[in-house]
Amino acid sequence: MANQTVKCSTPTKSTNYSISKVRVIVRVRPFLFHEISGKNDDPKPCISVLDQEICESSSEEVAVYLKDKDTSRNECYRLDSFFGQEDNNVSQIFYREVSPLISSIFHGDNATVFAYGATGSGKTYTMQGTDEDPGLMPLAMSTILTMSQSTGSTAEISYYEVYMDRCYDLLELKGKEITVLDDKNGQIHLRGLAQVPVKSMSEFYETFSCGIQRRKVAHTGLNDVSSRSHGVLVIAVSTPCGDGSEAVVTGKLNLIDLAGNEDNRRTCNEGIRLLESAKINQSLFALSNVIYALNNNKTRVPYRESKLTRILQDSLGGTSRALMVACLNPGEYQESVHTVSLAARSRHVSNFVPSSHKLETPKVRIDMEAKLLAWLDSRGKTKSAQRIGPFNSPFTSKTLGSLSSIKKASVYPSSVKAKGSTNQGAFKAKERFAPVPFTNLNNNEGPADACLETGEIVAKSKIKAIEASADGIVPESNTFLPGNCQMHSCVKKNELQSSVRKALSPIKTNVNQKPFNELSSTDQLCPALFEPITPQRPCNLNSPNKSEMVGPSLDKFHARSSNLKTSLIQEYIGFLNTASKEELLELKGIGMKMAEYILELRETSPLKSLSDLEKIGLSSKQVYNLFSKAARGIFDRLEDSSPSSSDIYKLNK
Ligand SMILES: Nc1ncnc2c1ncn2[C@@H]1O[C@H](COP(=O)(O)OP(=O)(O)OP(=O)(O)O)[C@@H](O)[C@H]1O
Repeated sequence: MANQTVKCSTPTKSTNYSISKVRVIVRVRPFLFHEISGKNDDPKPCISVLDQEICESSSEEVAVYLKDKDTSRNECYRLDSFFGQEDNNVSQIFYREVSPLISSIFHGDNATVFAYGATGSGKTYTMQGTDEDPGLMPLAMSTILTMSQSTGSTAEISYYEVYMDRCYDLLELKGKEITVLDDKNGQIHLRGLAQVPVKSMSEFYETFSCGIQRRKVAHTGLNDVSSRSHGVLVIAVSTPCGDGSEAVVTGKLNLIDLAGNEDNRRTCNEGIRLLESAKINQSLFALSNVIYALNNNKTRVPYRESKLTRILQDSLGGTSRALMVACLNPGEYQESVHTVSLAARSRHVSNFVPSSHKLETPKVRIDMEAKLLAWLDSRGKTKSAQRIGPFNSPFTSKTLGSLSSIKKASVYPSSVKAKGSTNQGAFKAKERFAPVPFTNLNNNEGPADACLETGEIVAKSKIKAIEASADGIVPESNTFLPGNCQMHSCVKKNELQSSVRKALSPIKTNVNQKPFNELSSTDQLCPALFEPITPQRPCNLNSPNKSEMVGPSLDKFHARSSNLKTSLIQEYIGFLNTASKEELLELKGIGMKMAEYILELRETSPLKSLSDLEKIGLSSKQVYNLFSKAARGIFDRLEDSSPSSSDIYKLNK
């Protein structure tokens, strides 16, 4: 690296930091050689900035537009500034965004600059740069050294990393982690952290490059360039008060190369990498929460939610100013959306969505309970044998648009048209199932289920009912149930409603807790939801193949289970997007903190898939476990509500 003071082009316009406490800007790196080579046309970046007039509300912000070239998906977010792929955008960022922070350091204030983004998006390049294109760290150091000459200030640097929520010195090797202490004035002290005086850029480079090397080797291995820790360079400046005394004021500038956020669906992370990744995502979300709280004047700023935010407590908020640089890879749409949405969330300027994309983003609160009741009621109204219901089962619906259609088709009037709803599955199911009277089960004649014990019959019939639900098939109650069994099934229907409602929308309603004889006549008359479905074909008692004796093949079962799972995931996401905090808390696996995270996350960026929960710092495995717990809750309740064999015996007597 060069030894002389770094020089850059003259700034065009500098930023007024009084507008917001943490500015959030975007920096798009250029395409790299290997990303262009071998391609006929120059690749087009998936990120652009919209014309300024679109952001009518304020000339101080820009609309950042992201478009996926492979699909027609697009998103748009408002942020404070945008730096495109042009050469030298790092020095532009420095002069417009960082240098206004530096003068305050000489007056004893603190400031922080973060580079945030996915792995490979250019964070390290932005902060460290190269010999030819110095990054924000050397540019800041150089400016501070230059200014110190006229103010008589002295500068010291520290360099540490936060890895897996622990702090380690990178300038001096120590056996243990650095302890974080805060004094009664709210100042943070890192006990034992080395502070190295720096008088020239050569001293800076010499000291700093050792630290860089240590960080690189510590957790990534020499062949792996991805940063697994947050690297923090602190430049502390002590300036004489100028009153003739020896008193000095000290301010510090934190320059942070954050670890890359990772989408664990797309990585092969496992073991320690997965754990690291979860910790990284968690701390980035905590940081975003702090910035959000500061920018929105919240009374409580959650500094203590991660080691990094705790350390930065005296440099974020109060009189401190900060800048978040969201770094983007121009060829990665999904990754960029993830980064920009979290950055926009921190800034708390809501995402605005072009009309073409509106269906994918839930805009209104969906009444889950009403939706489920509507679905159950629709089923109840179906009378004819093996008839295909005039609605799409919510367990097969794929989009919120199609969920609206359920309301329309059942009891809730709606002007929203069903998108892509189809009864194809139901037709297929109809072909597969031949009606066989339920009474055969009790007579031990004919159907496959007759070979089973009553308890097994009920359990199996439940599975089949769910399978049939997934295909949209509605069995005719009279065909399958003896008369008095209908009454029982009516209770079962209400119990099921209760189970599903409790699992997904834990608002308690009285009707579900009433005994059967206290139910309204409408409730009592409702047909069975849970009556057994007619088996696929009559049981061949002599068949050596047991699977033939028990109905649909394992493959079909798996296929339908998979449909059911997809639908449940959609229901679950819809619920997370709309439930109140209290409702969320009643879901298995969700505690107070997570409920709050979910509420904050969905405020600016509603969940579209389970993996969006990774934005709150969960690993993909944790997300899946969370969903599984909620799903299991449903089946536990179904189990509780299944009739015992003695119930069936009594009912049939
Ligand atoms: N402005 C730029 N000009 C040229 N190359 C760039 C520029 N910005 C980034 N790059 C290159 O892009 C690649 C990825 O950048 P970098 O290593 O900074 O990413 P990162 O976000 O720090 O990744 P990680 O989180 O994995 O550490 C590097 O090869 C870097 O040299």
